[in-house]
Amino acid sequence: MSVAGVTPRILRPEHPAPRPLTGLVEAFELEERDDLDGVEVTGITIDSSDVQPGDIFAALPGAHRHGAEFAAGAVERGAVAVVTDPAGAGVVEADVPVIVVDDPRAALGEIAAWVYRTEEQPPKLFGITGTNGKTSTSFMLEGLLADLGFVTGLSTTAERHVGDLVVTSKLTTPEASELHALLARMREAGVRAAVLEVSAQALERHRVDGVRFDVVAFTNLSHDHLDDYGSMEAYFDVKLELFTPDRAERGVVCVDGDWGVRVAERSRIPVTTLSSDPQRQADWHVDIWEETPTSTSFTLTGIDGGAIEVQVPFIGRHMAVDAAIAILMLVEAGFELEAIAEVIDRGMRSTLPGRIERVSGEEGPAVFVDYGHSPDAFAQTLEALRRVTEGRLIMLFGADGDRDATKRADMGRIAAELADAVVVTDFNPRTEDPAAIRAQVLAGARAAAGGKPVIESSPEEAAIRAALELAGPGDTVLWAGPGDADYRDVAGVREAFVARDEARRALQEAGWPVRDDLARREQH
Ligand SMILES: CC(=O)N[C@H]1[C@@H](OP(=O)(O)OP(=O)(O)OC[C@H]2O[C@@H](n3ccc(=O)[nH]c3=O)[C@H](O)[C@@H]2O)O[C@H](CO)[C@@H](O)[C@@H]1O[C@H](C)C(=O)N[C@@H](C)C(=O)N[C@H](CCC(=O)O)C(=O)O
Ligand SMILES: Nc1ncnc2c1ncn2[C@@H]1O[C@H](COP(=O)(O)OP(=O)(O)OP(=O)(O)O)[C@@H](O)[C@H]1O
Repeated sequence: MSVAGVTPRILRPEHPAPRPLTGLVEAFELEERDDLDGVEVTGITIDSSDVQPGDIFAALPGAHRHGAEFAAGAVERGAVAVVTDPAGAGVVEADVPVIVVDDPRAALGEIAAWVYRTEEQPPKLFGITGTNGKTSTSFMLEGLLADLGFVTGLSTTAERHVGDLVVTSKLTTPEASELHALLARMREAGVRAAVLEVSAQALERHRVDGVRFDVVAFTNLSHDHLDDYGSMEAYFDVKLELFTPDRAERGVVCVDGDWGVRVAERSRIPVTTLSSDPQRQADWHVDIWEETPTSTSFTLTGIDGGAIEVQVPFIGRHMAVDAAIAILMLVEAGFELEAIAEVIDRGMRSTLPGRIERVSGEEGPAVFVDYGHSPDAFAQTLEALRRVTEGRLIMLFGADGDRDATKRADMGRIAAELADAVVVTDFNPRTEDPAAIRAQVLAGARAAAGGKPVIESSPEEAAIRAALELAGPGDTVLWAGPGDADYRDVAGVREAFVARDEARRALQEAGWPVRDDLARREQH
């Protein structure tokens, strides 16, 4: 089933300048150019359903299928050439030139950069990696860049921005063909500074190849994605790759955790470090002096004496750290601290879709929807909310299916340890049995609950109502997982579902006011 509004849009340049395919073959010393004469290329994609006339269709081997199976369909849609590997070449049935490379995924970034000429007039590029905080840091950095006068671009798990244009994202980091198309679109729109989230999968799967960042940052590393990497060590190694001269000029590293210390030690580019722990050695320290239900204030002090006072319009130490990382990325990019302080004094932008986002009104229980879906994200958010909650803290969440199952019991444990009551529900079960996922989470929660209520409730519509039944004025309900997502994936099918809308409905049914100024995501 396909649901209107759920399918994300892919942004491409509106006026791509054609390039002769012979030029590609020459540039990359690929193969004979005889039958390529006269073929003009205006785009490239790895997805047959995304092909536009004039595209190269890059037919990649995948986990399930070989893209070459879809080459005929791609050509029907207007693809003028196919790039594939030797296995794919044997499968492609299409009357267009076929260019064979050993590892087309590894070549995709450079080829896409050539097609879209993204090396010409690139924006100042900022890249952010880490388990948690990439989206939050990216939005804060984009906001500061815009306040500093730049037309900005953004690529995150939640949204991609080209100036004022906003579309929802599919992957955290787009595939290389899509990323270079996005950068080309940004160039057309006059974007002079762009912030990109860089996932571990992106580094491992060549999605940011052909891109060199001016400044990169590392937020933190904690338990997630072990289904992909097997061990924290392997997960770390993939992230570290961003801190190499081919990928970036310089970096900012949060050394609050030991993984950050290791990034700083092993980085092959110059890095600046920061910490919110006074005991840790770092170039900059974050000293938090006020936490309110709507903001966090801190001083960022450098060992050379520089200092800046910041009020972040978000709750929690983790948000202060994310803001500090964004500020230091600007410093590393050459901005004066005074200029940054000036825009911060005018008030930081408060757009952060689905990250610790309050949906409730002034009275009644406070209800927040958050994107956190790992044990450390839960811990950070619960600790932050505890500090601004007078009454009880109620945690509603589920663990996602077809993703790292080893974190589920730990998510349950952290929730039961740090909240006063826990409601376990579903969260994108995908192809797994939701009841079996809940049982794994519940086992962790019940083992740690020590008499606190632990309730199982499915589906999410019932669960948010069950959580609200436990809550009154002065209490806080945290619904972690869905964040700003506009769908849920049940039995491998995406259906429209917006948690914050459901939470608002449940609040209203219970007779409580809702916040009515929630930012609506604009689809252009
Ligand atoms: C594990 C993984 O990364 N899988 C990605 C991979 O899928 P796959 O190898 O299974 O592809 P496949 O279905 O076998 O198809 C093979 C090829 O045929 C093409 N094809 C397929 C069908 C068709 O009709 N036409 C067509 O052209 C596909 O585009 C693909 O190139 O290639 C697909 C096309 O780009 C991706 O959408 C897909 O990401 C999936 C959706 C995914 O969920 N990835 C996650 C793990 C991910 O990358 N997450 C990170 C970070 C998340 C975080 O930080 O929390 C991210 O950056 O998003
Ligand atoms: N610096 C931080 N340290 C730990 N947890 C954080 C930090 N910043 C945010 N979080 C938590 O992690 C959740 C996810 O935040 P965010 O979306 O910014 O991270 P992300 O790295 O983009 O996640 P993903 O890779 O899944 O897209 C937040 O909702 C919050 O619960």
